[in-house]
Amino acid sequence: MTRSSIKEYLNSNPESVLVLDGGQGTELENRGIKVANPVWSTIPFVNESFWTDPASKDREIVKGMYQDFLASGAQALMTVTYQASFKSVSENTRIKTLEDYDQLLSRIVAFARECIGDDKWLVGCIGAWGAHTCSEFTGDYGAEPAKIDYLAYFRPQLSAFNANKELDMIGFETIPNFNEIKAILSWDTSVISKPFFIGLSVHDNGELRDGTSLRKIGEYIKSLGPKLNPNFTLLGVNCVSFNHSHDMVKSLHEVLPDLPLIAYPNSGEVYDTVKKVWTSKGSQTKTWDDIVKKYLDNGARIVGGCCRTSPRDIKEIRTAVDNYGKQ
Ligand SMILES: [Zn+2]
Repeated sequence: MTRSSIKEYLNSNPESVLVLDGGQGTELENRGIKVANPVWSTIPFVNESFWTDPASKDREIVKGMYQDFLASGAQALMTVTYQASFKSVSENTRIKTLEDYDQLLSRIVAFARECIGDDKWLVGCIGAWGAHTCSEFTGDYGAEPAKIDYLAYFRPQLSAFNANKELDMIGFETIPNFNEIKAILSWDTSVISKPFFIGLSVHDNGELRDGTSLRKIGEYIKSLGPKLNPNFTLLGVNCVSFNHSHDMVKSLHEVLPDLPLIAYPNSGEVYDTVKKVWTSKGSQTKTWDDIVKKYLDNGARIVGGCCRTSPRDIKEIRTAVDNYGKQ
């Protein structure tokens, strides 16, 4: 079976909810890949042995991760390209030219497609500008965030993803700064030519990491009216606190009741940025069953997990979506 366009699917099946995979970076780390480096989870693909060594252990690990997410019921899966901007890759790896960079991305996408098969949706994942300065959880983009050239930063990755037929959607993830949101939403179909979503990085208090209210972001989107890129398909939150995420979805739904939403929080653990470890402090006080129900009551159309969520979490999400979603 060949898949339909994800946007058309969402439009023509207004009651259905899709299950996304879990946090690829932390899941690969759990399975033994050392991701502590500037390109994070993209590192295994940068090593030529991934592509040339038939016995590559990393290949088996990535394949195993996708298989387990699929077995848990994921229908849409993401490429492992969160920290794979041209800037991050060219400054920190042996890959220096645009040509080699394009080859890296097309190899990663082709490999993911091979792992998941033709009937699942594949999302090309793009981390926030702040991912390369480790500020996606603070939103601190320096003194003049409006002057940052976001397009120059994103363009190489976007162009490669736009041109790749294996990708069904582009996901901007963990976006913490309002200026960055405005920039992304100012780009027309010549810059983003595929369906895309924006996952916001939101503080536990319900504000974007830079302090902007979700209401203000919603009002801004409404004010764009017909100027909005028609490929803008979903807005939502990712890598936010598990326990607070349903309130964020609710706030977005209140201001944008007709926009499909996406939600994939982290596991509820907290990242200690000093010790660089995840701690169980503040873990889940609710279950996936509780929060998925709340997401669905508030306009969520794609639900999954972000950092530290595993195939087990995706299975629980799948069960909850099957219970509460209308088929
Ligand atoms: Zn995450």
